[in-house]
Amino acid sequence: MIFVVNAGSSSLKCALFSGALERVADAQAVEIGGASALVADGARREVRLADHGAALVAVLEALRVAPGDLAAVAHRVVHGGADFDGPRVIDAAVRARIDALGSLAPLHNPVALACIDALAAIAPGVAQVASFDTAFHAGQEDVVTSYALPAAWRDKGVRRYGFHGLSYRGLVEALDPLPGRLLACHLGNGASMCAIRDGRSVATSMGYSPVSGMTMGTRVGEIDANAVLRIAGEIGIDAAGRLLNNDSGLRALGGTSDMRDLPESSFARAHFGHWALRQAGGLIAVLGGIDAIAFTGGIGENDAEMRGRIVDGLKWAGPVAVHVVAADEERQIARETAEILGMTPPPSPA
Ligand SMILES: Nc1ncnc2c1ncn2[C@@H]1O[C@H](COP(=O)(O)OP(=O)(O)O)[C@@H](O)[C@H]1O
Ligand SMILES: CC(=O)OP(=O)(O)O
Ligand SMILES: [Mg+2]
Repeated sequence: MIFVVNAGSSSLKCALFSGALERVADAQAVEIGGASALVADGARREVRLADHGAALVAVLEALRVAPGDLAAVAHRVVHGGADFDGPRVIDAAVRARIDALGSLAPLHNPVALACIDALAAIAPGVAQVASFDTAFHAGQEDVVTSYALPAAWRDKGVRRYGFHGLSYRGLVEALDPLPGRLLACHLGNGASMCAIRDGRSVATSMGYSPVSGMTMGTRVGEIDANAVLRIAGEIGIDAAGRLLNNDSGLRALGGTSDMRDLPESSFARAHFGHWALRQAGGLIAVLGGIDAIAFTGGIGENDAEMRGRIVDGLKWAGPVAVHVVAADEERQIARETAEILGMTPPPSPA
């Protein structure tokens, strides 16, 4: 069996997949560090989970995972930098690279690394694989990925990368027939949009890190660089990082990071909707129009009001098909792991 670990900013979504890539069991820890709970066997239990380490222990217990049953452990790693255009077996060098990229995705890479180390101790000798959110965007053109910075800084990797690639790749696999020009919207606690042409990412709203682009649950999204400098100048770099990543977005505008708790008339909802359209407009221009919009993620799948705002606001782009697809990052991760380890799963159904 393949044990998949999807370490999100506030959640830990784990699943067991058979060799045939069937989801055998899953368990999730949510709101880690806050009003935390464990969701397993169809039931939700309030349990105190102070950090992702405690959450992993609780999830392993709930799933009754025996290390001896595991053929592989597969991780979602949000930031792969420019180094990884596909999944990698985790060895010392790959682990070091994920560690080095920690400051670029502070809500994500460090917890993924903690899970990698914890599982190396729990299941020594079991192969571990990393699947990267950045990899799907690796084929974008230089003009799309470059910031207009001096070459010395561009050469140091200060550029746009893009994220939610595992979700987007899964979505591309799920849509049949695949629309030629697709605006894909992953709207969850982290939110982004991606322009996909014939199954390939051509542009996306997030950039150097998952803090940019759309208004998010706790992340600021679009902001002027000089405003960031002013904030960092006044309160220091570390505090500014926490402000922009953890204490901004819907939380700052509406007092909660959870879209479910925001009234239809709230400023936070209006802000999210407005900036969704601003991002969408640019991506649609890159595609030269769209054939379909696809929504996924917690907000994209469940919030018909927000989907309606976005679809209505894009009427000018012409009549398009609207798809709602359940995000299944875990299955995509399991599939990539089976492929790289040569576990030869059967071809996916047409
Ligand atoms: N029924 C719902 N209606 C509106 N928004 C929802 C609903 N369920 C979840 N959400 C939103 O989705 C978010 C979680 O999305 P998810 O994709 O699971 O997040 P993560 O980025 O942690 O993977 C919540 O914070 C909330 O804003
Ligand atoms: C990349 C990212 O923003 O991930 P999440 O939505 O899980 O926080
Ligand atoms: Mg997510």
